[in-house]
Amino acid sequence: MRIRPFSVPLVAPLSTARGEISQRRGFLVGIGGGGEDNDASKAEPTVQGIGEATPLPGWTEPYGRCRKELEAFAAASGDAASAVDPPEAPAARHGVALARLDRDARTANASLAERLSNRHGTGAAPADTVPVNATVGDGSPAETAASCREAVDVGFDCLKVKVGNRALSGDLERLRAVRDAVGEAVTLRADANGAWSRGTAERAIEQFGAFGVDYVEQPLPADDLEGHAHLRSRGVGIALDESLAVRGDGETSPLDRVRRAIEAEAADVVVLKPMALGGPDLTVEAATAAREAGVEPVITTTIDAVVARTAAVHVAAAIPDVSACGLATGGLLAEDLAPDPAPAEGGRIRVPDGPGIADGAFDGLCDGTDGG
Ligand SMILES: O=C(O)CCC(=O)C1=CC=C[C@@H](O)[C@@H]1C(=O)O
Ligand SMILES: [Mg+2]
Repeated sequence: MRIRPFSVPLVAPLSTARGEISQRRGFLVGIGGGGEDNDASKAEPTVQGIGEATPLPGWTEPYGRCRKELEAFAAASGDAASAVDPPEAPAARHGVALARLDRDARTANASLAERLSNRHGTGAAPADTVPVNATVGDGSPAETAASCREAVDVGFDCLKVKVGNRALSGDLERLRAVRDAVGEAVTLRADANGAWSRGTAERAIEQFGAFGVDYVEQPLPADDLEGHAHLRSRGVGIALDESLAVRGDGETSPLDRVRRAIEAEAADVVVLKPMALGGPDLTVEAATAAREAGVEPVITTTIDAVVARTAAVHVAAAIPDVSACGLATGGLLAEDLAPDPAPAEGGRIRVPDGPGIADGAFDGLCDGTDGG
């Protein structure tokens, strides 16, 4: 198994209520033979698999813990990386689980989405394309409206706007400017990243309805499930994001956190981040459980590099008739690790045919041949 650290800058810092994201640092994970359908006894690994572990404070373990967990796993597992349980911390587990899924899907000549649907989802044939929303950070009313107008002009019909980073009056001005700029037909979502008190959240939801906001993501702090349940059925949907993150400190499993949110009737929508839940496999399982409970799953990246971002597209494709997902984040990066095999076009992303994540698109990035 090989680990390759990377760092990719954003074009401009993404300003959110939790602060700014200006770069993404993580690790590529490369593995060789072994696995369910691979013969690890062969001298040369028959098929490579690649994964990505890109930690994000607030959603996963910190960078240093991710590195330590990957290094410990590499020391214990060797190249086959099949006989050892994956790391527990979510981003580290995501890196290993994705590499294994990529390798096993490529060996079976199946796309990652097919593998995920058959092994972790409904078994339905995956979609060929998935709907995606544009992601717009905090800014002045004019800046926010202009970014939203530009997104609609290139084909997005669903916009997610960051809120909670200024007084509510300022966010109301921004949403009014957005609605004036894009018209009534475009779906509008807001993401407060847990910034509001219950009082502020109630006032926000009362007024967001006038702008036709479809749902507000994480209006309250992560642990306030009761408060989120209390905000529902007021004309604007409630989505949970940070409340579902495991954060890798030995808490409950990702599926348990999703189930707990559903049992608390705290969400109309669950925002599922494969990096935060510990892997594409666990995310499809969580999405399937949410659907069975009548809660809509939305898949988003954690502003990842191209390997994890493309894998997240396969996760969304494995969820039948999925709502618009937060996967069009490649454009937020100033640099990436490889050309994008799944660019956003017209508000949708075409799912790579595979096999695996994107067939040989990432070969050489972390297989030890070019020092990658
Ligand atoms: O959901 C999207 O449109 C893209 C992903 C996204 O918005 C986020 C990814 C990671 C951290 C946050 O800044 C943000 C979120 O809170 O959902
Ligand atoms: Mg969010």
